[in-house]
Amino acid sequence: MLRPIRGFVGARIILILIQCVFVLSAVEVAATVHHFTWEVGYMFWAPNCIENPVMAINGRFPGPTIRAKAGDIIHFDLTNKLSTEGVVIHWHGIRQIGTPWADGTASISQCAISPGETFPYRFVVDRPGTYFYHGHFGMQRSAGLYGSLIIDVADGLKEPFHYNGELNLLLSDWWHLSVHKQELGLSATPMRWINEPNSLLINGQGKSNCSIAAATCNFTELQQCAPEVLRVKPKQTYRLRIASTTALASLSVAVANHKLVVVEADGNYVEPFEVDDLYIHSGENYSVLIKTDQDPTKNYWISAGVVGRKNKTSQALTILNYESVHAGKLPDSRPPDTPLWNDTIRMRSFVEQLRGLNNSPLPPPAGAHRHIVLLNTQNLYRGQTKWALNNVSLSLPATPYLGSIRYSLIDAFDANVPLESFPNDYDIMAPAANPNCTVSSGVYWLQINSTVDVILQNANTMSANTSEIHPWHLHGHDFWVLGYGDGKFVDGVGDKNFNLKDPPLRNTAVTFPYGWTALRFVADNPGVWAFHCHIKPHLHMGMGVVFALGVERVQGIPGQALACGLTAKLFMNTKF
Ligand SMILES: O=C1O[C@H]([C@@H](O)CO)C(O)=C1O
Repeated sequence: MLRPIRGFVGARIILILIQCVFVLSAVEVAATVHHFTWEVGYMFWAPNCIENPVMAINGRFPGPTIRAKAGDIIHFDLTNKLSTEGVVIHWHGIRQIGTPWADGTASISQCAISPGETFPYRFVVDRPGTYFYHGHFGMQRSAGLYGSLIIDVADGLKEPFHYNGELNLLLSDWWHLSVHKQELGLSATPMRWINEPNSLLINGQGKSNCSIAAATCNFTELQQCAPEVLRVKPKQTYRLRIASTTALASLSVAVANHKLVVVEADGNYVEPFEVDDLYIHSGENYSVLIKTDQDPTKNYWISAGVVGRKNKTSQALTILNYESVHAGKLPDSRPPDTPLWNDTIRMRSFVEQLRGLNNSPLPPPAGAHRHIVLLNTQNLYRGQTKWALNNVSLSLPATPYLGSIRYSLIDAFDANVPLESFPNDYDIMAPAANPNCTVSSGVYWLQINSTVDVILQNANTMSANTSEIHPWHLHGHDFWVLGYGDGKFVDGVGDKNFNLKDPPLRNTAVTFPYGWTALRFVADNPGVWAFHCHIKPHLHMGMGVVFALGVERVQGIPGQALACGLTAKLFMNTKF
């Protein structure tokens, strides 16, 4: 008779214990919520010692560095204090799983925030890594709207490598020509190109005469442009987090006398490999480890120089300062030389060394449901210079896609679906016989959870014997980089060499002149996502496409994201 009662009591005790464990673990895993109140406005600032208007966040350029742990929730209330421009901020590398409306892409995920208004960005940073944030409206990134976003591993977890300290390098390029003049010039007929940057900046600072006459470069003065000194202790391992938010420049980064061991690319761990210098293109992020094992009575140059385009800009320099040495003591050797700007073979061999770390997720091996080939060409549209994919140059609509697709407002954008390939006889090695393209806001519709292969096919520009580098960035997803090739991609040949064994996962990958790059991703994040060249003027000239998938599943779009164009009309009488 007692047995069932004992059993019942025992079960109750076990239940209470389970509940306790559950409550405890719930407390342990409860995500931290970080609240940030940000104001974006212009200020006068002299990033390269010459004063210009700069976009700042809470009066700071670059914007504040955000630091959180994987799994944390971030709340940004972003108030637009620009008197006459809209603004948005994109959290580059954060996939926005379940929150596509927080991706911060004007005309795609949300309406630009009007002057005086506040937008609530709320999202989870689900994965550790080195990221950054930046403006994604017009040319605002080039005006200085950016900062670092660093996500540490969740409590109780460890990185797969060891280091004693961290240094942060946020790289950018800087023009004296105002972004408004840049933007107007790019849309003018004929186009006025922005030309090469006046300076390269490390953490927003780029004293311009350092590399010309290094001996005159004072590293200890308090100037807005004085390079930030990076102080280290000898005989330690440091993690350098390097992110490039350049508008145009591809860069080579080196630390004199020190080897770099690459361990992370775009928030994904890679099989470590050692290099003398690191190639980094716009939109890319890396972590490298360095050992401070050199003569501790000296300082060493850290340099970033332009590659990929004919170099007309001085290197950005700063100092790796061994702590017992005066920060102002200049290194007694020259800064590392930037590799030849057009050594594509060396540049490609760098990215080909990137391999996913053991146990990284692998691409579905069975092949893709969808195979999209995107030929990128430089074109003309009514005399304006454009960039196009399969002869279509992207023009963003007045009503952001996420809202218009979610609420079936099909008149909000071009119903024509863009092409999935280009004519077989197109000669990628020469300027197009007919340079004219069309302009469209059409989208690529992807089946939710389908596997998509994209071949990025590079080609000649409108000038003979010229083909340029383009770093392509995907929003909302990472992709596997399956391979690179020269010339035209041939179906059944190029794919024979796809790396399905250990391809790196990332969100930005480069196409080399006259070559192709093959990517695979699983379209599993409902939303509308941009996929575009991260070179700011190129996106402005139409070099991007838009992917839409599973939008009917999207929940919780804040009213402010819909308060423009046709969605505003639809909700005119609705209380948000
Ligand atoms: O889009 C571009 O335009 C110029 C040049 O092709 C025409 O001036 C250039 O270098 C680009 O990258």
